[in-house]
Amino acid sequence: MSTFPSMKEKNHTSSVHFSQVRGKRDKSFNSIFESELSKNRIVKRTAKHPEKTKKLTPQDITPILTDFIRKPEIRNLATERGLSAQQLRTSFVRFRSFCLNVKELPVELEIILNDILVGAAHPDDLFGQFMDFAMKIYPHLHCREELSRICDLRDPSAWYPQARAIGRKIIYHAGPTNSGKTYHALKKFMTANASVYCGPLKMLATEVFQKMRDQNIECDLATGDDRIYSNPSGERSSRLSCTVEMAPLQENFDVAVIDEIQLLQDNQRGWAWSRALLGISAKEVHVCGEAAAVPLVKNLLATAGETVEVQEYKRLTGLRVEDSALISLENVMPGDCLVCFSKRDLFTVTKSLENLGHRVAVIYGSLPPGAKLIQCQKFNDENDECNVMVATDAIGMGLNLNIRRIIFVSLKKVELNSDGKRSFESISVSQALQIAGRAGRYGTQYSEGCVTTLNARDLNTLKAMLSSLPQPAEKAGLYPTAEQIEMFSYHLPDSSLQSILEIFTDLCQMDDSLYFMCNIESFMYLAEKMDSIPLPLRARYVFCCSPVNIKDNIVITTLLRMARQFSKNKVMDGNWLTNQMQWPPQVPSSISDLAQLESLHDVFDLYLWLSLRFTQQFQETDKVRQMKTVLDSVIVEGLTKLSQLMSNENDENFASARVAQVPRGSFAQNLVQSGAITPEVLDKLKSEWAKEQINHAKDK
Ligand SMILES: Nc1ncnc2c1ncn2[C@@H]1O[C@H](COP(=O)(O)OP(=O)(O)OP(=O)(O)O)[C@@H](O)[C@H]1O
Ligand SMILES: [Mg+2]
Repeated sequence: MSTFPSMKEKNHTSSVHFSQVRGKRDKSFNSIFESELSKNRIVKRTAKHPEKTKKLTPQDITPILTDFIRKPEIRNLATERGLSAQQLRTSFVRFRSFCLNVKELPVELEIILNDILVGAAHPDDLFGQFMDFAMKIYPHLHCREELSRICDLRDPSAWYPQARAIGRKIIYHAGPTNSGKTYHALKKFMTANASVYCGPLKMLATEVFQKMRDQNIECDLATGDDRIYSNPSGERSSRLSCTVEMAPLQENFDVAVIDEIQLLQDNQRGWAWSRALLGISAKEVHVCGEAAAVPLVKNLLATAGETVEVQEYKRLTGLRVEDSALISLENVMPGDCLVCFSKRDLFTVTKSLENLGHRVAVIYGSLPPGAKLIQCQKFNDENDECNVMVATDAIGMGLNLNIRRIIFVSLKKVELNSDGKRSFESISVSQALQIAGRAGRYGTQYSEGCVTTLNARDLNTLKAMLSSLPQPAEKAGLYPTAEQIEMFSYHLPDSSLQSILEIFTDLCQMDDSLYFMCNIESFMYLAEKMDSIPLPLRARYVFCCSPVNIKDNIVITTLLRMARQFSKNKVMDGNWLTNQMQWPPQVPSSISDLAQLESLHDVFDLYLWLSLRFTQQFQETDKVRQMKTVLDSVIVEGLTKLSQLMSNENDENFASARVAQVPRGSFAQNLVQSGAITPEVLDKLKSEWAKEQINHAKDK
């Protein structure tokens, strides 16, 4: 588990004053300690004769401290007192620096050092002083047991007594994509008296909500930034479609559906599935997902004394891997969906297809849901000219699209390593299966789905992937709750939220065979950014949980402004919001303009997300929703002329901030190295450039 040493250092360096901590020594512990280590030793404490102390030089102190820290007994005792190896190192470095640099050593410390120097005491006798110092850096050591109890995450099933009291029946709909899992679970959802659907995406929650509306079945919608009641009076109806993070655990249902359950192993969001799975209060819980997650779900629920009934499904339509790769974009046909793993590949392929005369629908992760929906509708509409789609893996989950053939432009995805470098990694079997599963959806015009790759060299790899089973799900994600953080803060009133979370993740205990702690990087980043804004803890926690992309400067800057306004108890209305941005939006004329509009959209989503949590300060939700609709249409207009946007894009911006302007050959290599485009797309571009040059020569 990470100990976030660098942040710890930054937080605490300046606040340590040795003289302040002398009074807080743990006498009983030290007396035991001293009696242990002082056995068989004559201690002639200079303390009785303070006049005998001499002014100590660094040459006197350094060997004593070196002796002290080298001793295994010291390390063992520090561990017993709760210091991790990293904390011990940090504490010692600072203790040493303090002893060597302070103008005047505290009297007691000076006496002990003097005693050690003259052989009247042992280096071990420094332990008490050292621990006092360490405890000032790591205040949680004072109340370690209490804190350990709060962050004991070994039995999450016990956190939900309401769900435990029901005696739930759990049905797992297991099977490959397009096998009718969600369909069957939704049938139960529709016919139950009170039910909830928990989906992985806003789009899927909205699709279910819309389906119910179309059939005149009462249903509400709850996503992170939206709440729609089907009852005009604003009263809750007995049916709710929501994103999994919004699953209401305090309500009782007859039926709950938790879709795409295998995502409980997701690094960022897995906690939301774990929470819903263990905590939803429903007589019948229908979970849908890959068969690979069945053993984990069974093991998790066994800790709650619950058993799982598994219903297995088979694909409803055939899925055939073609014998040859597409080779050239000229071979693209209606009903094809080209899947890329970067936005830049997506734009490059789209431009090439538009140049070939295709009308293209595009879907990628950061595209606002409204715009995504319009792109899906255009593509699904048999009468629309747009019959080719280019998408990132954002289409990989549960969506029903009229796709005949999936073409993988590449099988590699850019991953950010822990050292911040980018590298190309193969996509997982599960991702390949999910994406391929979008072809030939049951109920569409295509009774069979086809899959292939753009490049011949990828085809065998794809075949191997699609004939494998996804890796079994190993562990489910967990995340500290607001209540746990609040209780921590009660014990550590002077600590920043960041430190509280560091200590929490450091101390928390969980069953490692079933659970892992979800990534808290985004939370920590925001906590650091908000450190200087005076906010109550609960509000600070909420702001830090905001679903924002921490790499998006526009969104982060606005979030901080919002937090500052909030801290001054100021209301933020639509005008305030538009003053923070360029409004009204202009139709984009380059890819960077388009990206800016997407950021504005995220800002609106952020406002609406906060409005559900702080109703007083964020009141103008209707106005913001209207502005979002305006923005959606401007973004969609931009998408219709992607090729033009790409042509207008400054190469430097488009490639990456890190790529300097260089001649074409090395520029292309740089694009690949920086992860801007994949080698596969570079190959295609090269052959296109070659063709262009031949044509150009012919024209001449
Ligand atoms: N028995 C059925 N009758 C009519 N339509 C069905 C039936 N079963 C499934 N479908 C339709 O087939 C499509 C695929 O089904 P569904 O979405 O339930 O698959 P899934 O197994 O959940 O796939 P994924 O893993 O991709 O989420 C949907 O449009 C669904 O409405
Ligand atoms: Mg499904």
